[in-house]
Amino acid sequence: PTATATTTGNPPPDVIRSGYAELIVTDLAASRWFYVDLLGLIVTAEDDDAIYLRAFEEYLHHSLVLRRGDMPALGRLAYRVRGQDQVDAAERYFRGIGVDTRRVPAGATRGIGEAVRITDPLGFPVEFFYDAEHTERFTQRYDLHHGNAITRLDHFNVMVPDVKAAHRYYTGLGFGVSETIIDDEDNVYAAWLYRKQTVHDVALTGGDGPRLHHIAFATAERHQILHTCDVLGALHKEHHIERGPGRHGVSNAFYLYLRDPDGHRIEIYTTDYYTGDPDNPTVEWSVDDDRRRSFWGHAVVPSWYTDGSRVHDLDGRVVPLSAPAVREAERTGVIVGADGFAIATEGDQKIPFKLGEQV
Ligand SMILES: O=S(=O)(O)c1ccc(O)c(O)c1
Ligand SMILES: [Fe+2]
Repeated sequence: PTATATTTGNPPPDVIRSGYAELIVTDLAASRWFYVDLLGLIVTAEDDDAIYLRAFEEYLHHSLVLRRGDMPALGRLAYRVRGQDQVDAAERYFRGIGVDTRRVPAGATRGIGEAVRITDPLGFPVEFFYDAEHTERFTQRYDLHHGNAITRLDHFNVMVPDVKAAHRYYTGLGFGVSETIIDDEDNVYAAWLYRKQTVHDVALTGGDGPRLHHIAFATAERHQILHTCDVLGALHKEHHIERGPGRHGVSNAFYLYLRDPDGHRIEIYTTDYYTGDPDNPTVEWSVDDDRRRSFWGHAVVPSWYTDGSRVHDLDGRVVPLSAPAVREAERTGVIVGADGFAIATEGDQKIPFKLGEQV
């Protein structure tokens, strides 16, 4: 549904930002090593079934929940709204566009107050919350910062078969559009949408969906991303690095993609840009521009296009997938291959040392 306040009379909830995600993981100890020992996230609370994590700038109870389960999946994406009254607004808005809502009591998720949950029109389990337990903000606890200090959760990236429909849904929720990847046949391959004043809180990646593409955390500086790569090499755990480090075309951010022990994709991301003025222009990239995904023209490793995490509905059942009409990685001329190699051409001459094209 693409309803907006004008068609249902109920305005959308006032979303501030992406708030937290819950990932279902099959080995809590292995995940604890990845997110705490390697990435340095802070444990706010933990029990036999779940670990509640936050990053150094965050004072809410958590921005990531790892919950033990039988198969890897996205348990929930949660957006923080501007007040508890906006949780009620979410309930009215979604009921007004024919989406079932489920109100959960404070403590349904440890550290989070009363909230409203939906399976959104794209098939994703989504929660809208405001009240949350405050905890110590470790911004200046340099005695605890590692070389790769992660400052905060930055965004969700979701795989959807119909990017245009997803784009309409999120703009209907009042999200701005910072960047898109399009072609000259009116296909939209990807879009980046925001409520906080940076490039995105959610990004849409065309592909079989609903699936989670990644959860992204931000660091303050590039050297913290490079330190994570060096630590993974030193530990001989370099297989956790999937793509990058590098510079994105879209968003201009410096990035690294990791795969956690269950294969969930985690991006570490820094230095995108401000989008807070009302007339912030949308940047449109051609799908044929080899700098869109990597500003340096690096190909995109095939798994980055093909792999994603399945999602649960509100009762923990895996949501079935549907396929898109066209996949970016299958377009002719799109560069797909291991990072650093690509089918590069100078005019009509292929540059031999760029291998690329592994698909
Ligand atoms: O690879 S892209 O430049 O399209 C890109 C830009 C921003 C992101 O957060 C991302 O995951 C991917
Ligand atoms: Fe991202």
